[in-house]
Amino acid sequence: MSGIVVDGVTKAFGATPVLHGASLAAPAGTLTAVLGRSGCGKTTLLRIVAGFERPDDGTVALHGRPVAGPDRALPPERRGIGYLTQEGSLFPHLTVAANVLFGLPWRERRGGDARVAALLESVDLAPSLARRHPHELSGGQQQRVALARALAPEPAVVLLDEPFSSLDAGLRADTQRAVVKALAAAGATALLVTHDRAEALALADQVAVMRDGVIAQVDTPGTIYRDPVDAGVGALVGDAVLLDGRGDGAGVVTCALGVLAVRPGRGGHGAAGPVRVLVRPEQLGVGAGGDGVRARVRSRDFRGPDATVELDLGDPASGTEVVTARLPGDSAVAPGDDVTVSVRGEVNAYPA
Ligand SMILES: Nc1ncnc2c1ncn2[C@@H]1O[C@H](COP(=O)(O)OP(=O)(O)OP(=O)(O)O)[C@@H](O)[C@H]1O
Repeated sequence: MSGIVVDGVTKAFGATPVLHGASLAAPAGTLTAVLGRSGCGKTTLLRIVAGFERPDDGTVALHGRPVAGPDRALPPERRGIGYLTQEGSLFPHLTVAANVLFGLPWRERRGGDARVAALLESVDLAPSLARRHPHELSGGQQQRVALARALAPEPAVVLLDEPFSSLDAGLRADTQRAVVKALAAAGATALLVTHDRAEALALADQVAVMRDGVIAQVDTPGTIYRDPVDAGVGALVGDAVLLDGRGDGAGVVTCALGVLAVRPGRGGHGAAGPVRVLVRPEQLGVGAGGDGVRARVRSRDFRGPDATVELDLGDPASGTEVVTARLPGDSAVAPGDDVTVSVRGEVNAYPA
């Protein structure tokens, strides 16, 4: 059953159109990441699902119940949602316990110590933190308290707007893990808005790529990375080498990286004529000789476990194409080296 169904939603602010018929179905009890560049309309979509904004057209249903449409606008407090923002927005003058219980009816707040302890544990926080104030917590702990507060009324739907973006890398991974675990334990249907593709791929059951006010593709992280509907989605969900090429109509393309096999799937396996070829940097292998096209190493960026290497393909005298490879950090290549580049596995190609 679908937990959240957004169908053909449009929204303009004054003369500025933001959503152009966005549609999305999030299965009940799963986490869907809405991934897109800044300003593409992610937050607007989330606020429409929450009921903070009304769509100009289209509908929203939560667990089978229509909540927004041309003749319907259920107020946010009656939608059974929890909302978590980037800042968490805890009340600074209240203790953790009072913050967590804030959204509950009075009769449920009294004697709520056990409830607070259980909610804190659900987000991997020690119940002893209940007496602290927000300023006595780390940013990650504050976000977990904010999630515990959002989960307290047992919402069927939880909406998360960039909840990890203000956390440093060390806190982020632990907080992400705790949040995903708590959402799964609560059985909530969740939408996570993010512009961080690694976060979307790592945390979500499905990723919805938003572009120019529409959802361009919804798929599992593995599928959307391997089999994006077009080169733009492919470049949004991961680093991509994009090259012009020519398809033979039978699953083979020729481009600056050589003659390559095209993955069957959405990408233009059978495309004939001009195509845009998408290769992932980790598919590129660099050697001192052997099979592959000739290239010269332009630069090398060491990152510890891996290194990003820029390569000039082809003959420098007749113009080159620059591609970026991701190699193991201990690869012995240096700027100026002459190498050969080969491609592992199949690539995607899209009619140009
Ligand atoms: N209340 C509003 N009034 C006018 N314009 C708005 C309003 N809310 C959003 N916008 C505009 O709508 C567009 C989309 O904004 P939105 O916040 O939905 O994007 P986003 O994808 O969430 O971006 P970000 O990742 O930067 O938060 C932006 O151009 C923004 O300026």
